[in-house]
Amino acid sequence: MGATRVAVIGAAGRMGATVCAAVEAADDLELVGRFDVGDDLGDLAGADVVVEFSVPDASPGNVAHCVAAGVHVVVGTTGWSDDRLATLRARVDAAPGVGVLVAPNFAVGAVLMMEFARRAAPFFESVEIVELHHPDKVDAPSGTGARTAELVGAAREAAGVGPVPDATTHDPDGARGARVHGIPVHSVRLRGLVAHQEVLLGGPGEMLTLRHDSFDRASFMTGVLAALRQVPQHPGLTVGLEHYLGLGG
Ligand SMILES: NC(=O)C1=CN([C@@H]2O[C@H](COP(=O)(O)OP(=O)(O)OC[C@H]3O[C@@H](n4cnc5c(N)ncnc54)[C@H](O)[C@@H]3O)[C@@H](O)[C@H]2O)C=CC1
Ligand SMILES: O=C(O)C1=N[C@H](C(=O)O)C[C@H](O)C1
Repeated sequence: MGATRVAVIGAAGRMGATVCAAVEAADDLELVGRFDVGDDLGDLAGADVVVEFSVPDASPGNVAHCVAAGVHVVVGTTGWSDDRLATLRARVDAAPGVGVLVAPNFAVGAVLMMEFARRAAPFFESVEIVELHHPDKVDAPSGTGARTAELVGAAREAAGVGPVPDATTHDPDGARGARVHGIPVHSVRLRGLVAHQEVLLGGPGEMLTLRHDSFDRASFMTGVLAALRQVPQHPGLTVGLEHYLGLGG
C-alpha cells in the first residue's frame, strides 16, 4: 500500500509547521500540500487526509471544504462551540464514509488528565480549572480548559452533585474567572509557557491536583499522527482523541 497523502491547513503556524515536519519524517505518510491564509484550498492537493490547525473563525469553513470534497479531516483548532459542532455534524452526516476528528488536545497526557478529571469530579464538592499558555494564544479559555469543564460538569450533573460552593457576592473585576458548564476556569497567559493545565478538586480537609504540562509542541505529534492514520476507519464526527484511544465514557 502507498503512503497516505496528507495536506496541512494552517501550515505556516506554530502547530501547522510542526505537523508538516512530523509528516515529512514518517515513512508511511507523504506531505502533498501546505495551505495557509489566503490560499485556494481547491482539490486539497489530492490529499487523503487533511490536518487543520488554523484559527477559530476560519476552521469551520476550512473543515466544511474538506468534507464537501470527501476528504477525512483531523482538526486541532479550538473554538468549536456546540452550535458549530452541530452544523459540522450535519455536514458530515451528509457525506457518508468521511471521518472527522475534532480534538481540543492531542497530547496523550492531557487526554488522560481530562479522563481522570471526569472520573474524579463526582467525588469532590469543589472543582476549579487553571489553564496556562503562551501569550500568543488568541482564544480563552483554552479548548482543553473548556472541554475539561464540560466533561467535569456533565459527570457532576449525572451523579447529582450540586453547584460548586462559592460565597462570592462582590466581584466587579471578574476575579473568580469564567464559568464553563458551572465550573470556574482561570486563564493565565505568560511568556515562557507552552500549554499547561491544573484541575483542582477539593473536599473537606483535602485537595486532589491533576496537572499536565506540554513543554514542547512535540507533545502533540504522537496524537496527531495516530489520529491521521486512524481517521479513515472512523466515519462520522468524533469529538475528542479519547475515543480513538479506547477511553471516554
Ligand atoms: N488540539 C491540540 O492539541 C492543539 C490545538 N491548538 C490550537 O490550534 C490552533 C492553532 O494554534 P497555533 O498553531 O499555535 O496558532 P498560529 O497562530 O501559530 O497558527 C495559525 C495559522 O493559521 C493560519 N490561518 C489563519 N487564518 C487562516 C485561514 N482562513 N485558512 C488557513 N490558515 C489560516 C495563520 O496564518 C497561521 O499560520 C489554535 O486554535 C490552538 O488553540 C494548538 C496546539 C495544540
Ligand atoms: O494554543 C495552544 O497552544 C493550545 N491550544 C489548545 C487549547 O486551547 O486547549 C491545546 C493546547 O492547550 C495548546
